[in-house]
Amino acid sequence: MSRIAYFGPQGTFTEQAARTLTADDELLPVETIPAALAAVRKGEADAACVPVENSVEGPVTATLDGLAEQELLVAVAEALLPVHFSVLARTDDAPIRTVASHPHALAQVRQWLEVNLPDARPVAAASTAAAAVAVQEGEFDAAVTAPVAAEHYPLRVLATEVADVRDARTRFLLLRPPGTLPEPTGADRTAIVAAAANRTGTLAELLTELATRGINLTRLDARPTKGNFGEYLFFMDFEGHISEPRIGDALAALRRRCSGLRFLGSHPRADRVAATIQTGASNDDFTGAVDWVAAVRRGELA
Ligand SMILES: O=C(O)C(=O)C[C@]1(C(=O)O)C=C[C@@H](O)C=C1
Repeated sequence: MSRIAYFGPQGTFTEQAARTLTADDELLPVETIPAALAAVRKGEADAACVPVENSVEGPVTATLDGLAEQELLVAVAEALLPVHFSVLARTDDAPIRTVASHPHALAQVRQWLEVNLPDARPVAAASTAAAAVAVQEGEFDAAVTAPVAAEHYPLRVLATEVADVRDARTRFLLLRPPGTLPEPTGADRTAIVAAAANRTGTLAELLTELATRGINLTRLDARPTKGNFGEYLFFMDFEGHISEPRIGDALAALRRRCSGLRFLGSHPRADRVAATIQTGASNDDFTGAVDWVAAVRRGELA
């Protein structure tokens, strides 16, 4: 049985994601994303489950920053959860003057709050479930939470199915120390973070290495290096698996061009969308071309 640290406490969306990604594993709630990653790095957990990307509010920067620094962690699986919220309050009839939640959650219900709780001040909490705990303890009046939080905390449900954007989704990663990679499935995602020289055209050059090999980018985020002002790390997700010749070829090219390159994992996509392969960019095309060069070198082909 593995121990999986997840961004808790109990009742977060991340707990729901961890349950879909693990079987009989022991789930360990921790208060922050850095703490979940640290638990794996310190050997207190075998894997960590954390959010990485939301379809409305974009990247979860604590996860990106945590993956770029310290010991390498590699994503081995992902989950994609639909995100709509419940609004919970204490059972007394106190007026709702403050409403707490994770900043990503507040951003996804801004319009709903303006219409339904116009006098309530939004307050950032460590997570949606941490907001529920704070309401229970009397610190805030209401919390915007995952629906499952209502089962964990004895609070009054003011509203359900709350979301400014229908069909919003959050993607979560299961991260482990480097080891055996998941097998390729034909519907995989590879993630890297690249450091490149601060000069004209650098990012365009990196993207061109992917584009010329027909590799479809699924996410691009920039985060400051936190060193020199104006210098960035580029997080790229793209279709495919490192075991495929076309992906290996692209990664080798990026490795040559970047001053630093971290491989952050190749794993099956939660939505099972197969990679788009352009003419001339299939794995057979890549291996066939390498074989042809080898034959020419041996003097077997003109
Ligand atoms: O606070 C939680 O419940 C989380 O799992 C975090 C998180 C996020 O980081 O985006 C996950 C999904 C929702 O979009 C809101 C919050």
